Amino acid sequence: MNKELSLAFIGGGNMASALAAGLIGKRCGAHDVLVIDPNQAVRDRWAGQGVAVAPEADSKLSARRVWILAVKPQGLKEVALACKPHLAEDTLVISVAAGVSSAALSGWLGQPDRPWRRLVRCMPNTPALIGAGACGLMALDGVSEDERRLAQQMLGAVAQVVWVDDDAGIDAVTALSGSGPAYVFLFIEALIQGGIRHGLDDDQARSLALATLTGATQLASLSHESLATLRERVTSKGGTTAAALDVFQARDFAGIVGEAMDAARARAAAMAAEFS
Ligand SMILES: NC(=O)C1=CN([C@@H]2O[C@H](COP(=O)(O)OP(=O)(O)OC[C@H]3O[C@@H](n4cnc5c(N)ncnc54)[C@H](O)[C@@H]3O)[C@@H](O)[C@H]2O)C=CC1
Ligand SMILES: O=C(O)[C@@H]1CCC=N1
Repeated sequence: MNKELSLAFIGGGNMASALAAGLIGKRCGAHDVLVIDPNQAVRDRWAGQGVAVAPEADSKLSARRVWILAVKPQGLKEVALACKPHLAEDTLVISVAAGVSSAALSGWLGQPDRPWRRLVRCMPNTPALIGAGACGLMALDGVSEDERRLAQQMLGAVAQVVWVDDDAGIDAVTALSGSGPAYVFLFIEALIQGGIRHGLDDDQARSLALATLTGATQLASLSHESLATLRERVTSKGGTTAAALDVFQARDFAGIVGEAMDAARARAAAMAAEFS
């Protein structure tokens, strides 16, 4: 086994699958990966890819250089306590859980007088499944430069990575890009519904809506112009776009998006209090 890249996913659901899809075959082989999950169907799916599986934490964990904790936030304390006896001195623990603070997690994994400081918090998103994710990372002070590079390379295989300084930064990333794909899917669904209401069929509306989102985001990524300039280029004076944007403006579209992000961030903070 390549110990440098050997991985354990604790929790083999959506987010573990999204991350593994970019890593297996590129950064590590299937045999370098262990998945711990109590759900038999989940284990069977992973085993079918040649990945080692186990229903609960056991001694096989200690040989894995990097652990990715990918269970629901409410189950994380129990999982951390079950995994803790198998920590090796050099285990790098990466948590993808939203709303569980690094302080809580380092306390659960460490000793009363010695919290576990070799810990990275990571906030990815589901487009990582196709190698197009966005991800925030933060590291505690027990993480070496080499380990930061390792985390960057692993997550960089499936996502654009930004580093933030603290848990507040991770909560901000959660409100923007962690939850963000759902906001975008909602917007696309609304575009499709609007298209159908105006007489397009389902396939036409879906194809036009998706191509518009893809084209606009690619243009924004590749262009040197500001987003405001790109928006103005679409908006002829007295034309159709201006009529539509007036409606968005009247309903304070930016305010609604901002309020939604405030709610996501407040929920992350409330979860951190709940799961401490
Ligand atoms: N879904 C998303 O878009 C994102 C999710 N996250 C975070 O990722 C984490 C996982 O979320 P999902 O993958 O969406 O959930 P999921 O429900 O798809 O996966 C969780 C997995 O954990 C397993 N599990 C439950 N108890 C366990 C235990 N004791 N030991 C090992 N495995 C156990 C479940 O069987 C399940 O397969 C959450 O903490 C969430 O906050 C972070 C960013 C984005
Ligand atoms: O909804 C959630 O809590 C998770 C975290 C970010 C995306 N999904």
